[in-house]
Amino acid sequence: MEKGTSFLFAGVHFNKKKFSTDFSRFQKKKENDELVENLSLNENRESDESEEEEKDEEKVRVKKRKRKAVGSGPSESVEGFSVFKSSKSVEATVKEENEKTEKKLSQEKKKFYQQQERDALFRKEHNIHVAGNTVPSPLTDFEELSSRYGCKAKLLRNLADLGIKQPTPIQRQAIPILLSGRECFACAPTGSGKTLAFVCPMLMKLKPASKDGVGAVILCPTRELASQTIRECKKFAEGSKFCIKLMTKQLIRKADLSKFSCDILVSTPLRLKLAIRKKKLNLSRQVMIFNV
Ligand SMILES: Nc1ncnc2c1ncn2[C@@H]1O[C@H](COP(=O)(O)OP(=O)(O)OP(=O)(O)O)[C@@H](O)[C@H]1O
Repeated sequence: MEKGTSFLFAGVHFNKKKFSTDFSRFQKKKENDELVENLSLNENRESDESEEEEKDEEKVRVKKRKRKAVGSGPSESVEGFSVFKSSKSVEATVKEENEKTEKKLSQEKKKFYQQQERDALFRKEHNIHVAGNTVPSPLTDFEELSSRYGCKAKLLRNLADLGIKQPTPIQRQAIPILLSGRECFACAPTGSGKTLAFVCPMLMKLKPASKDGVGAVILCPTRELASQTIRECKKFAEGSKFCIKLMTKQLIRKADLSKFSCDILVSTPLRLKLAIRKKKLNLSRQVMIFNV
C-alpha cells in the first residue's frame, strides 16, 4: 500500500519541526500500532503454543485413561462383589486347570505304562507272543469275562461244567482281542483250546436265534475238523437259544438258501462256495473265522 501510494507524496516535504506536535502524535500512534501488532503476534504465538500444550495434555490424559481402563477396566470390584474376574485371576484359574489336566494325563499315562509292564510280564510267564499296537491285556481268569466284558453267567457255568477252569495261553490273549473288535491271527499247538478262543467271543457278541441271515461262519479245512468244531461249539452253547449248523450235503441240496438263517454256520470252503454261488446264501452280516 505504502509502495503503491508513495508516488502521491513525491516532492512533498513534511516539516517535522513546524508540525512537531502532530508528528509526535503520529509517532506515538505508530509505536502503539507496532506495540499492538507485536502484542497480537505474541498473543497469537502464545495462543498457538497454549493450544498445542492443551492438545498434548489432552493426549496424556487420554493415554492415562486408556491405561487405567486396561489395568482395572471392567474387572473392578464393587464393594465385595466382583462382576467380572480380573485378568490375573482368570490367568491363575486357567493355569490351575492346565496343571490339573496335565497331572491327570500324566497319571493316566503312568497307569497305562504300568499296565503294559504287568501285561508284558504276564505274557512272558505264559509264553504268549504278540505283535501289534496297544494289544488288550490278557485274561487272568474266566471271571474277568464277566467283570471286564459283561459275559453272561450261563456261558461261564457251561465252561465250569466242562471242567474248563483256567484259560489256556491262546484263550487268555485271543478272547480279549476279538472282544475288542479287532482282527486276530493266532497260532497255537493242537489241543491247546483254539476252538473256545474264537467261539467264546462269538457266543458273547451274537444275538441268539436271530432270523437275520447267518451270524457267523467258521471255515474248517476238512469235514472232520468241521464236525469236531461244531461239537465243541454246541458244548459251549449248551442250554442257550443259539442256532449252530453244519453245512451238510442235505443243506446244499435245498433249492434256495437266500432265506436261510442261523447264528453260527460251520462249513468247509468248497461247500460254502457252492452255497453262495448256486444257492444264493446271504453272508452280508457275518463274522468270518478261518479255523485251519
Ligand atoms: N481252558 C481249557 N481248559 C481245559 N480244557 C480245555 C480248555 N479249553 C479247551 N479245552 C478242551 O481241550 C480240548 C481240545 O480243545 P480244541 O479242540 O479247542 O483244541 P484245538 O487247539 O482247537 O485243537 P485243533 O488244533 O485240533 O483244532 C477240547 O476237548 C476242549 O474242550
